[in-house]
Amino acid sequence: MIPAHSSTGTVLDSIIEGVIEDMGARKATTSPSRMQQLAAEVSPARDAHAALVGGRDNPAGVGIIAEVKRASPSVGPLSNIESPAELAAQYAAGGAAAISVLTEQRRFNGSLADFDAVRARVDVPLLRKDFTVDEYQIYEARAHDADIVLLIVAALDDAQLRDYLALTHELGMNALVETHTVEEIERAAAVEAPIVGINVRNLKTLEVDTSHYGTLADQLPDAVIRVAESGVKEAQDVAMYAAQGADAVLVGEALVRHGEPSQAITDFRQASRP
Ligand SMILES: O=C(O)c1ccccc1NCC(=O)[C@H](O)[C@H](O)COP(=O)(O)O
Repeated sequence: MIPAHSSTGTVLDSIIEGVIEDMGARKATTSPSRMQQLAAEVSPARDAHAALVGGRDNPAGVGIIAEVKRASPSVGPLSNIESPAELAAQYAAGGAAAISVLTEQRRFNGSLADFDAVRARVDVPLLRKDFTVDEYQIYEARAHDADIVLLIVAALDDAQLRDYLALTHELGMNALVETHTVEEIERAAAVEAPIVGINVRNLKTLEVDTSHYGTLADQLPDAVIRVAESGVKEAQDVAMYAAQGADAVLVGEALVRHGEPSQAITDFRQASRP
């Protein structure tokens, strides 16, 4: 793995540089037009919006988006996940509303092969978790039968955000539009993103502050599905995000390090009940 901090720019900048380089190699193997054809051949996406909506009032607790995360720039290797499919099956058994699979290779040690293995095993909505900076990745996600893509507002200009969200919807998928600041929430609102996350991890500094969700949540438009992302260590953290109005909570490290991820998800949901 490449060290977290590049000599120039932010961590996010350096991750994106690698993403663009790796995507160039994939485009050389599967052209953009071929990828569009492949995306059109896949059966319709699962309804992630329905799976996540109303989590804040759900008597069974908030939706958990459980992440298959092998490594991270902030921590390095997290868990020797021998079978992403088996881990995902445990997530689904615990009642995960959706599953996120990291496909970025250089910093997260993820892959589309991990994604495919999970897809073959579970039928819950799947998030292809990567750093989307090109429409090719959106077609590619659909071609691999993804239901959700990640659009990080900080990584996109306004035109890209609008166009990539529209393309995601055209392909029948949903987007998790990720924000970290008031300005980014305003940009997500301007394109009428239906699912908006607040990541409490600052992707430019890697600082994690779980109080950040509560600080910004009031700025989210009423109608959106609200996702609190990152920083969960225990059930109390999920309960806190739920009390602050989150419909869903995205959890990575705490689940991949947990000996019984299925039970952990059950406990997280129970702790968050209204
Ligand atoms: O996790 C990181 O270190 C990281 C660094 C730079 C960009 C993105 C990063 N992670 C993506 C995520 O935000 C998390 O995988 C996700 O929200 C789950 O977070 P956690 O539960 O804290 O593992």
